[in-house]
Amino acid sequence: MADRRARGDQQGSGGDILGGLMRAAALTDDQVADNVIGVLFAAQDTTASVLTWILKYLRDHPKLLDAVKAEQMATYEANEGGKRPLTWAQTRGMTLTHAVIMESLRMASIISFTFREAVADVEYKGFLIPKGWKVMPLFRNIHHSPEYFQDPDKFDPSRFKVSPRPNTFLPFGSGAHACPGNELAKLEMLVLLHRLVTAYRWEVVGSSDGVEYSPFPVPRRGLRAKLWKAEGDRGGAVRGA
Ligand code: HEM
Repeated sequence: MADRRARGDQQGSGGDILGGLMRAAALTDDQVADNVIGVLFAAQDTTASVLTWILKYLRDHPKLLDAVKAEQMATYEANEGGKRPLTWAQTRGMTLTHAVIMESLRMASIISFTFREAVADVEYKGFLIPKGWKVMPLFRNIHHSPEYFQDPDKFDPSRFKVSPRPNTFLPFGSGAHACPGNELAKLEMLVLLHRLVTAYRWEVVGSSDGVEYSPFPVPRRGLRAKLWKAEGDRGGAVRGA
């Protein structure tokens, strides 16, 4: 434990997460490892799965892809062909690309549920939820309910021109344990999509039908695709997005 704290002190000046965890006296090494793996898993596989779906949805809707490209090319040209970096304000102005991300989060609902435990007896609409019982909101079912989303199985980013009703769009959960990476994840996806559609082309290799779980849902075989630089320069096949 003393060694671990010394290592944490060497690495951690101030606020880094790993240093903070390593210095936390109440955590064992296994718990530190568990937390690190937990955050990597929560942050990386989730975002990668959503991005994979976005590439599939854009590939399946060529006109939409053209419109996203046009939106991103306008920013790219404003930045002198990508010579200047993207600004925060520019990412806020990517209205269509943002709507594509939101609709992909709804359609794919890669985290399909969460759970909460009742810490006291709760009565809700005439039902008693006894203390200690778990409650599971099923995000995917809510996101695909025609009661909240018209024609729910249609990929239609324009539905996000109007904000969904409260508590009907929950890709990042809700309440005290809602995803703290929500805004970071959306920003990462905007930046990656900007780079991808302005500098690369891609082609899906073989069928993209079906779903596999690894453990988050992705198109079968991880959406095999060929990517190449927009100005010629063909690249090799890659797996996933
Ligand atoms: C598209 C990407 C992501 C999706 C769809 C997603 C979704 C979720 C969902 C549904 C939850 C559970 C919320 C609840 O129970 O109410 C959650 C929790 C969490 N997420 Fe994310 N997430 C994403 C990206 C990230 C990123 C980038 C990070 C960190 C940088 C992150 C860190 C976490 C953490 C630490 C929790 C646990 C929060 C807690 O229990 O208090 N996530 N996420």
